[in-house]
Amino acid sequence: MAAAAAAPALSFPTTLHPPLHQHPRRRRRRRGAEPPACVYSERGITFDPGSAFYRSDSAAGRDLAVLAATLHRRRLRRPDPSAPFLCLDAMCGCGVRALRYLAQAGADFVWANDASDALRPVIVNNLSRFERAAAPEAMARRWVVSHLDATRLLAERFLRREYFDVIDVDSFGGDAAYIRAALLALRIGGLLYLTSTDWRSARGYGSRSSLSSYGAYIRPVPYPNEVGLRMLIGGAVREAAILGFHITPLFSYYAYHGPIFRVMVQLCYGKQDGISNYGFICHCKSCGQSRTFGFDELGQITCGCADKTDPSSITVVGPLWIGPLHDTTFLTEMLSLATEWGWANTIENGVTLEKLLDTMIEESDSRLPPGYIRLDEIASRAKVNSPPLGTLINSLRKEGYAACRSHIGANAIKTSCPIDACLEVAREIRNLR
Ligand SMILES: C[S@@+](CC[C@H](N)C(=O)[O-])C[C@H]1O[C@@H](n2cnc3c(N)ncnc32)[C@H](O)[C@@H]1O
Repeated sequence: MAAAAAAPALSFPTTLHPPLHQHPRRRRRRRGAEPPACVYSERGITFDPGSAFYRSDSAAGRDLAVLAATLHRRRLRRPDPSAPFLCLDAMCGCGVRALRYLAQAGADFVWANDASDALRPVIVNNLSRFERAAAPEAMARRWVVSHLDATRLLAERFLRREYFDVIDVDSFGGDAAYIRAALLALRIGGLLYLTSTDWRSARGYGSRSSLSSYGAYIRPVPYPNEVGLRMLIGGAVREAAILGFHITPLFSYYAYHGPIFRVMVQLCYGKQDGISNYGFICHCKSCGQSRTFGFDELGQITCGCADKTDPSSITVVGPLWIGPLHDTTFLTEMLSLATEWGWANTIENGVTLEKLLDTMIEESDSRLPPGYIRLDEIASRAKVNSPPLGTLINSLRKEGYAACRSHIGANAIKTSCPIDACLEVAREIRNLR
């Protein structure tokens, strides 16, 4: 795709999300007859999900991946500029991600893999239909389809020293089992897109499972979905450190449907001194304050509030990622690209990318500590009615604190303001009215 051009729109006939009673697979058909194609569309790219697991709700997560992969491709400075830009969709379902990396992110070559070989006709059909329409004269295929266990495929590519620029792992449940193999098969500087739907571990209802999968002991806190994202990043931090690298989170995205936790991390050269931004979050139920602690403070974890005497009021989770959830510069460039392509203002499956990315950019302020506070908690602790979200954020900013909405908690704020001062600001807002 040309650098400044809009994302290509294809001319396949489009039937958007047919109602269930009209779904082609539900109609009676003659034995042996080919099922009619049920064509879906994402940002102008059409495909047939066939019998694969496909959620149209996850389109925003795929939009973010395409924007990130495109930026990464544009930013690349390789010793060999002719080296192809390679993307792997390690658990591809119907191949929609592979298709979008090929069609929209400008990948030179995509590898679409799914353990289920029953999906082969669906994946091949989607990729070849695109290629025929986009470049009818092309002699060489720009994709390959395989049906291997993802770990085996990743390990094989690593052993052959064939590395990818982008690896997308979108499994059912958690991704922990694939992180190390995926990092091995990734080029240094490459992007790894991880997904987890293991909300029980992420929210602290399966502490032993989060410990065995991600090395983090997670217990319930008032901002469990942010902790889920931090646990996923923390897992990648730990695996990268074991391999002698480090990672930088480019963005973290929680979506309510599913629910789904997604993080895009970049593999960076060399081990960091110790593991920075990897530690513990301590939440005090008594005063509502959260704090972060490094490994060198283990044994000294306590809350500074008056109720120091009650150790049961403190919940400690970790080790996990305690740094910023996103990279501000990268997200700002993603938003510019979404605007350039006309994606920013359109609502797709209930998500407006501009609104989402704006909130994520605000969340990436490095002054903001982990966690968020819900307005009803502020109201109940301050013993006032809930202050309006925007007014509270503006007042906190006027006081010199970082404050913003959270893309994760709808009625919540993230702020660097200590809880006592925040309650005071909420009271002032209510008393002034
Ligand atoms: C959540 S679906 C993928 C959806 C797809 N990425 C999308 O965006 O529509 C997970 C897919 O992973 C495949 N899968 C599960 N375990 C796998 C494994 N170990 N290796 C490769 N594929 C696997 C399943 O067959 C399934 O199609």
